[in-house]
Amino acid sequence: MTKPKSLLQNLMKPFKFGSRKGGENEEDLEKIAAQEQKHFAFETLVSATKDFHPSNKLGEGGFGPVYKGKLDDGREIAVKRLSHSSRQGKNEFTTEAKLLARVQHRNVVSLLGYCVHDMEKLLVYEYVVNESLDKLLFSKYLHLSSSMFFHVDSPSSEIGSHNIFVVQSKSNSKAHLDWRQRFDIIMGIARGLQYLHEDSHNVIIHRDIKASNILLDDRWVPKIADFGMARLFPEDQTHINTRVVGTNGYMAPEYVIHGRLSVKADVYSFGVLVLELISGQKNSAFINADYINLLDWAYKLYKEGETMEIMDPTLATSAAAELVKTCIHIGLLCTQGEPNSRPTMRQIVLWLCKKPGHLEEPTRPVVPGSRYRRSRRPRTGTSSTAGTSSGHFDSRGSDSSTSSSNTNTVTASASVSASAQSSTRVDPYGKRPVSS
Ligand SMILES: Nc1ncnc2c1ncn2[C@@H]1O[C@H](COP(=O)(O)OP(=O)(O)OP(=O)(O)O)[C@@H](O)[C@H]1O
Repeated sequence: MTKPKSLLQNLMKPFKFGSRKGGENEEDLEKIAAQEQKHFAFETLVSATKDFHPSNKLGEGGFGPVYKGKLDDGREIAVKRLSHSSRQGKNEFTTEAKLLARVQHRNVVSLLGYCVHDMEKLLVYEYVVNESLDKLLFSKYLHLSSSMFFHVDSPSSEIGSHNIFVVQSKSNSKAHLDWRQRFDIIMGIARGLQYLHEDSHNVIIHRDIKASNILLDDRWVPKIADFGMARLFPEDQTHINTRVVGTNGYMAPEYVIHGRLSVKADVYSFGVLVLELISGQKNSAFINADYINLLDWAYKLYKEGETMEIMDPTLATSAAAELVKTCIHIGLLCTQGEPNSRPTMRQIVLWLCKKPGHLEEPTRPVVPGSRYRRSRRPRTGTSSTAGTSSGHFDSRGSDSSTSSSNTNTVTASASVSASAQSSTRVDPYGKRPVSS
């Protein structure tokens, strides 16, 4: 997307790190909407969503509900409606609008426009038909659209250009993405992140890369979504200290514990996502019989030369063993404790495009908080952190600054830098910490 320089400069201002006033945000948003002719009339969105009818509701995130809609010209849209009670959401909402206004990439969701109407604030996106990856990867049901669910007993169905199978087992069933699809999703996310980190106008750190923020279109092309917590990054700095927001199970240890944010925090989240895609297991909910978390389990099997054992058994017939091993290796390199040891997204894309000759040995992954949990907090089922849900972690071989304060995320929040500490709370339902 080419933008006049003055508009870009205008967009940059609100991203100076520091406090932002709500009034300014609203003015900015209206100004941008007007300048870019991306303004939607409230009535248009009311009509498109059938007055925000509950049957059109796609889900609900930190901002508030998201509705499916159809414009008069036939385009399908997703409308994010800022909830009135969301104080946190207001800033995130404006951040998302401004950041998405400046990026355009095949692997990043397209923002079609905005609407500010009295107290109402809405963002309008392209509707991404297969919705979010978590619904497909972790759900018991194959969710095809807001009005159509395939129950676990359904045999199989064909959608778009790919076959989707509903795999049955006694206790759990889920939609099956074959290996090629999963690999393409890994590649697409890697390309999208490379663009954000290196190839857009500014360095953008997403800060909340996770399965529910990856949308899949009709051809299973992944689109990175939810830029509410993203930050523009000053080019001349390697990291900044900031408040901690993100989702448990995906946040890098140096970020959770010290509030140190760099592009390598996204690389860590990407590594978690790669291991989730290959194993079909959700990191924050994973626990095996030996109380080993997903990342440590993958590392242990890697060291034992049994890497392929972490693979989702449903991939057995479609997997390309060498490529699966390479992806697991990359996932482990990304989740190392020392940010500088993690590869860049550019490096990762190169490895994925062309069989890497030699990949260095990963060190043991670091999972914030898991070491503490095993001895002090047995699983309760309502745990809120990656640590509380991911099992024992022996921090040997990890970054010493990390391991020394590596309790669980709630406790770790108390030891982060002052800036991070003052504004971090953890959502008791295991989603994102909410800044106060
Ligand atoms: N453009 C879109 N097309 C189709 N579905 C969408 C779109 N945007 C969001 N959704 C759906 O709406 C739901 C809510 O999305 P949203 O990004 O607000 O929250 P989330 O990512 O689920 O949670 P959180 O905000 O806590 O990270 C998601 O489950 C997603 O599947």
